Amino acid sequence: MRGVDSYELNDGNSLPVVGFGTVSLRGDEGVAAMRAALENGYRLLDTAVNYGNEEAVGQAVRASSVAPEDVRITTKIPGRHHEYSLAVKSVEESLRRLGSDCIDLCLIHWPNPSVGKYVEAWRALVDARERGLVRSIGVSNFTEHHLRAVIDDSGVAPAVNQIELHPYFPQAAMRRVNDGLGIRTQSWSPLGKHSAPFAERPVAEAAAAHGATPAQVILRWQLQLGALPVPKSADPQRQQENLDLFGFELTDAEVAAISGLGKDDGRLFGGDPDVHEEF
Ligand SMILES: NC(=O)C1=CN([C@@H]2O[C@H](COP(=O)(O)OP(=O)(O)OC[C@H]3O[C@@H](n4cnc5c(N)ncnc54)[C@H](OP(=O)(O)O)[C@@H]3O)[C@@H](O)[C@H]2O)C=CC1
Ligand SMILES: O=C(O)C(=O)[C@@H](O)[C@H](O)C(=O)CO
Repeated sequence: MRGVDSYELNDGNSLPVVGFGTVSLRGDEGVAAMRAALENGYRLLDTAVNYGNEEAVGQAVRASSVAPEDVRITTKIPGRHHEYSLAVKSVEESLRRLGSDCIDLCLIHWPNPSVGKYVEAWRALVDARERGLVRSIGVSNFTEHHLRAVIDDSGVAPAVNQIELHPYFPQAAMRRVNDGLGIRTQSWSPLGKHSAPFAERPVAEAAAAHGATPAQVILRWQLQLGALPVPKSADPQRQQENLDLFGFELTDAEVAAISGLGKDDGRLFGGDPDVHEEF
């Protein structure tokens, strides 16, 4: 596998094996950071309505030297837009803010149990894809019962399920569920955000053994699990570091030792999709 490689999705489209997270990248500084990311080689930008930066994402793509058709953009529908008509409008508004005529990948951001309308939002996404507004459709923070509900209702499996996945929360069971349903797992907060396990022994030892940084080891672990990480960095050097993952390979024992850091309460902020609400 190399940086330019892509995963094929269950709808025949493809996505680069590493993406770029954009949460908190806003305004001129955000545009500059995202433009640097594109020029450093990223070809997938991960945004959301709730990040408040879709306009900035569009600006970064247009300002960069990379051809827009070579860049994939993911956005996400928030919980307050799950009703069918609001979900359709959400997609249309995202297109306007991005300055695009088609979204590469649109996800339902969280299932939002108190809203109880994620199946409606999914129908809206299926229809938006038929109208050519979206190329690929997927979900985020879905557990098995959410996935089965949308598949049973529509007959369409999400192309992607973007879930919390880092060494303290390796998500073995959800990865198996996604694999079994032909859904590509993407990893959010792949480095562990503010709780990055850089100093943990299995990470530090693998970094020393391979002449890599702890961040590279964690992202390489993500790739060897078959997940697609979307690390965020505002810093051009760290952006390059996070994409330079293809000159070494972790042994099976190293992968297992890093997965062994997982804890039952390893979630970063307790974001259990059956309970957590984000509107
Ligand atoms: N679907 C969902 O519900 C969610 C999706 N996401 C998506 O996932 C993306 C990534 O997750 P995020 O929460 O941002 O966390 P990450 O795990 O990507 O970590 C980002 C943090 O790590 C630092 N960092 C990045 N690279 C390195 C490095 N090589 N060495 C040391 N520190 C580093 C960054 O600082 P600096 O910028 O200074 O480099 C930043 O503080 C988000 O941006 C968003 O797109 C996130 C949360 C939930
Ligand atoms: O960043 C995202 O996509 C989120 O869903 C966040 O809001 C995340 O849930 C979070 O950081 C909550 O504190």
